[in-house]
Amino acid sequence: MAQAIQVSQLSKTFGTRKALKSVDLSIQPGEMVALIGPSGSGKSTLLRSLGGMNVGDTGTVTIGNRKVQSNGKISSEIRSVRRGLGVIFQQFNLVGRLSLMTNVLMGCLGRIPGWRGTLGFFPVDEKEKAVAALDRVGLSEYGERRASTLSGGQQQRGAIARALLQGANTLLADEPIASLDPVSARRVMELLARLNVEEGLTVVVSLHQVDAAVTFCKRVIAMRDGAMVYDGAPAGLTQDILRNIYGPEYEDFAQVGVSPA
Ligand SMILES: Nc1ncnc2c1ncn2[C@@H]1O[C@H](COP(=O)(O)OP(=O)(O)OP(=O)(O)O)[C@@H](O)[C@H]1O
Repeated sequence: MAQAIQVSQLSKTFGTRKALKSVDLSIQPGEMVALIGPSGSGKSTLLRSLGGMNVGDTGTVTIGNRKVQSNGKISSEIRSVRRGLGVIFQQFNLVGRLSLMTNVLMGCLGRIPGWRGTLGFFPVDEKEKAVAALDRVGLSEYGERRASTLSGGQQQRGAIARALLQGANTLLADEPIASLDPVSARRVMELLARLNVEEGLTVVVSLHQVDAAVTFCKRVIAMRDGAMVYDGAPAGLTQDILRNIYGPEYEDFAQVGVSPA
């Protein structure tokens, strides 16, 4: 079977700063992988590179059996790759002035003529799927609400519902819980974990919270200075390894409070 995600020798330099140094990475379909590491270690650059939102200087990224980028060029297959990719950011995931339902329905824009979506004419079967997706993320009651009136956690779950409607089989989540209170953060992580287990979605999530990575992901990859310095089970993240990743004051970085209740 093709790997869900394959990264070979990916490097990226911003000015004089090496954000990624010859990163090699394979992720199998159905894995849930956390990317951890201190600020500036390259987590976002790597995650964005997976979706082709960042172009490396050298190296390749492949998703399924399609190229995302190769040696500094985005592939011509990127549009079809993106149809299978749901991307969740820390903020700004939804269009605030539109209803949550319309935001979720935007997930089907790749399947229907653009003018229909632009004018709000979504097919009935897509509306039914959107209702089901909102139910799946626990937001059935909120479909008519303007997105801007929802809490941060609800907006994140709305963005996940949009990815479900899109039919994404891979979710890339860049610090999705960084702006959330502990309870909302836990809900979002539980949802990602549930979709991973129950629907087989491949999930790659960058996190500042080590304990969220350890609690919800079976595989943790740690970055430091643009290189992968740990790749394995959470149980292998000893205090020494964490100190090596985050430096002597790592306890200050390892925020707590998103473990299951
Ligand atoms: N667009 C950019 N222009 C210039 N430098 C950048 C850019 N994006 C990232 N960098 C630099 O590349 C390095 C890696 O940044 P990146 O955002 O990937 O780290 P990160 O681990 O995600 O950090 P954080 O946890 O703070 O988001 C940093 O030194 C950062 O300043």
